Amino acid sequence: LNNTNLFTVNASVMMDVQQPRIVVVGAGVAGLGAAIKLKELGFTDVTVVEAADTVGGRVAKANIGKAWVDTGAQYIHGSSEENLFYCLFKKYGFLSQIPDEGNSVFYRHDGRKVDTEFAQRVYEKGESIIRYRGNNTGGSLGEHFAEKAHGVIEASQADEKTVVQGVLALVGKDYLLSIAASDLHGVSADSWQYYINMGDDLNVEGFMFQVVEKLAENFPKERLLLNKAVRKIEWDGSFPDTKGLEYPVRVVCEDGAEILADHVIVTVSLGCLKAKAANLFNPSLPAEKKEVIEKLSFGNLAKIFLEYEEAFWEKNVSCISFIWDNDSVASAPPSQTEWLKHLSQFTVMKPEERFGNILIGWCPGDVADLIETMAEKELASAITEHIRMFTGNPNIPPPKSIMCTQWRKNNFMRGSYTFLPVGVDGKVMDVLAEPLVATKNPNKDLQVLFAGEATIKTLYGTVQGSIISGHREAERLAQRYGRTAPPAVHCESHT
Ligand SMILES: Cc1cc2nc3c(=O)[nH]c(=O)nc-3n(C[C@H](O)[C@H](O)[C@H](O)COP(=O)(O)OP(=O)(O)OC[C@H]3O[C@@H](n4cnc5c(N)ncnc54)[C@H](O)[C@@H]3O)c2cc1C
Repeated sequence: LNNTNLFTVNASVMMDVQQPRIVVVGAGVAGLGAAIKLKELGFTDVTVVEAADTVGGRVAKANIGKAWVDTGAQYIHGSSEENLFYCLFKKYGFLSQIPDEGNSVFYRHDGRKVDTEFAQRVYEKGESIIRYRGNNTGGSLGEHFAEKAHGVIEASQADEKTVVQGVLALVGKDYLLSIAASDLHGVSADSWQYYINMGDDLNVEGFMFQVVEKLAENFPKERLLLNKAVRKIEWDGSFPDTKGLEYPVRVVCEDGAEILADHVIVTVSLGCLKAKAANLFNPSLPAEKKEVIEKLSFGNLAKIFLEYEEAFWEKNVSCISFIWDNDSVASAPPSQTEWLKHLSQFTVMKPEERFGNILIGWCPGDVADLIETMAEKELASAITEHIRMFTGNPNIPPPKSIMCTQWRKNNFMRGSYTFLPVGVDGKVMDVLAEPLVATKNPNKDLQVLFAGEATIKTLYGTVQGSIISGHREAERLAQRYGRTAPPAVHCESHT
């Protein structure tokens, strides 16, 4: 061998060692984040396997009226340069297209409008109480909010008490929307103790799916296998390929395809893990991981899109809220007949030139589950009566079209996002994020890794949490193979 040949041989041996075969299960934000980061880190043998016929997962779109709308995530939680998603919006040039927020209007159930300034003042007071970061209190957010809200109601003037109570109840309901839960009494008061607050929310309706589609362009299409559901992940094994090479992991798909791998990054939702983990993994998951999957809650959020021929709201209005008298401030779950009590917020899709006249009605938890089972006609007529009653306008026509999301029914989501029930510490998400430990061949480590919104206690339930969790697992593998990535610290360095 001359020197050149020696170099070639060594280089090819290096390639084998340095190029492990990696499979990413799921092409949601976490899966795409992991796959793109792996590519950036120089891993070339990466395949993404996705059950749906499109990328994005819980960032999804549907066509209603004149435009495509976001049926999943639509807010950047924390609009600052610390937030990777905010940076993506900036990079792809969408930020400048986001319209300004308009005004809110508040109606009582007898059709009277509440003075907006007054309602907003009470609302902000309620928000400051509910945005509470308990540390190891072990209590419920419902208890905390009910107690503090009671103080505010007591301190208000006698003739204002009813409305103050109604507005505070609305704050509780709106908060349930952000948690996707049914009852604040079931939510941990310590939910946000590890959470990173990156700033105010920004409504990016109609752009979130576009950003994720752009993001997906950074990964080769031929390595992204759509319509390919994974049925089984066999790990801690030794599976030979046709060339006799041994792999520790075998990913078996519903269509019978088998993909051998050194590492698999699992990004399926907590809802899917709850429903399917027992059959998905062989050997099965360790007891502590199973326990965490059971303990964490996976909520639901329904978005009901209502398209109207003409707007019945004023041009500058962006949110219409309904206030009930004598409503309970921490909102126990309503009975089947009272579900409309939880349909108290409608946001207006803006601008009208782009979307037409569309409202989004929002429902959390059990009510969202119930709504998913209702026929569109039944839903449209109940909502029309509801809106007529609150606005005091019996002439509001039914919507010309209606569409309701179906996140709980979706076999590959099983709900919307994770929340912490009372008594569960966010640290359990670290356990969910732990890679599985191989026993038969400890040299073949990091066989099964986990990413996704439920694996990140500092940003769960968000798109930025998902992408960061994907990066985290890509970087875990990079470290294993002695590769380093420059730290991304500001917008310009995020991709
Ligand atoms: C209605 C709604 C509103 C939301 N609003 C916001 C918001 O405003 N702001 C925000 O930041 N976040 C919001 N979220 C949360 C956010 O969308 C999620 O946190 C995030 O998109 C989750 O990404 P992920 O990659 O972790 O999981 P997913 O998006 O669930 O990705 C997992 C992927 O795995 C695939 N999969 C599942 N099982 C299999 C299988 N067996 N084989 C192959 N593939 C499989 C799924 O099809 C999916 O594409 C919202 C979510 C919903 C549902």
